Amino acid sequence: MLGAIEAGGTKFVLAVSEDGLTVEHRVSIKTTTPEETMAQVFAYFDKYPVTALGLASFGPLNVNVRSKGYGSITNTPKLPWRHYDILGDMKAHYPDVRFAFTTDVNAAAYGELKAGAAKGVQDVVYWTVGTGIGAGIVSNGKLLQGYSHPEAGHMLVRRDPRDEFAGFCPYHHDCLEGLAAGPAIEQRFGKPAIELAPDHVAWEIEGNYLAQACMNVTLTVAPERIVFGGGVMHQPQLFPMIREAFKEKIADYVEYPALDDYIVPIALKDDAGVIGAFMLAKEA
Ligand SMILES: Nc1ncnc2c1ncn2[C@@H]1O[C@H](COP(=O)(O)OP(=O)(O)OP(=O)(O)O)[C@@H](O)[C@H]1O
Ligand SMILES: [Zn+2]
Repeated sequence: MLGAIEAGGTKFVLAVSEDGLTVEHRVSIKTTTPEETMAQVFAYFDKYPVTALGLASFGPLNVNVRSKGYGSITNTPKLPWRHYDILGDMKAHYPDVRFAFTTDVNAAAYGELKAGAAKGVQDVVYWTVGTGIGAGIVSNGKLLQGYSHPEAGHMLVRRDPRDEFAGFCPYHHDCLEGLAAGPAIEQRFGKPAIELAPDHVAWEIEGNYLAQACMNVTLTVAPERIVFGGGVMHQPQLFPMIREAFKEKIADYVEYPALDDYIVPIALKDDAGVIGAFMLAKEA
């Protein structure tokens, strides 16, 4: 049996599966402190004969197997979790279980690759555009992580000429996340993104930034597909806007797949991370 933990900043999703593609059972618990939350994690997995478990966590994480702090959450603003050795604690409780460990967005990218909008391809970039922006990258069928994991949500973008918002990233102010995550839209226009009409200029500006994000990953990792999920992407009008702005910006400098197949919405919705974690566990 396979287990999955999708450790998010507000909630943990715990799930089990036989084949890795069907979620047999799942619960969602609140993220409070490692003591409280992990006690519930252990209580849950004590009930199932799990042999491999995929642990996909909010970050930043130490994913460098050659380093001393491998398996821990590092510099998170969530203070009780800072420098918490989440993988080490899991291994100590379940010494016979095999573990896969990566970021929540990497797992979602892997889920989409194995069973979602990028099924059948080898190279995908998965973007989530929600309260923050994150990217999971699969290159040649493998998660891209090196000295650390990608944090492409904080890449720098060129400012839209219509945009005077300073940006809300506490580290970089006007990086991609600072200008294009949900809170940026809300702060720029004074109301929640969901309340803005589909023809509001907000979406043109958003489309511009996300097109730049697509251009930058096209030029660096040359994926076969770019998948978008997260709350902000519930606005379907964004997709044609991103495709059009991308085409204009990249100006035929490199070849890329047909745009309607290249920049696409997530298929597995809320299951992407869990299914990705199962599949990574299966291969661990
Ligand atoms: N239908 C919608 N249209 C536009 N924006 C939306 C919509 N639904 C949610 N959002 C925005 O998406 C953001 C929340 O994103 P999401 O639902 O992915 O939650 P999250 O899990 O907190 O995000 P993250 O993955 O970054 O932690 C909020 O800023 C919200 O305003
Ligand atoms: Zn930033």
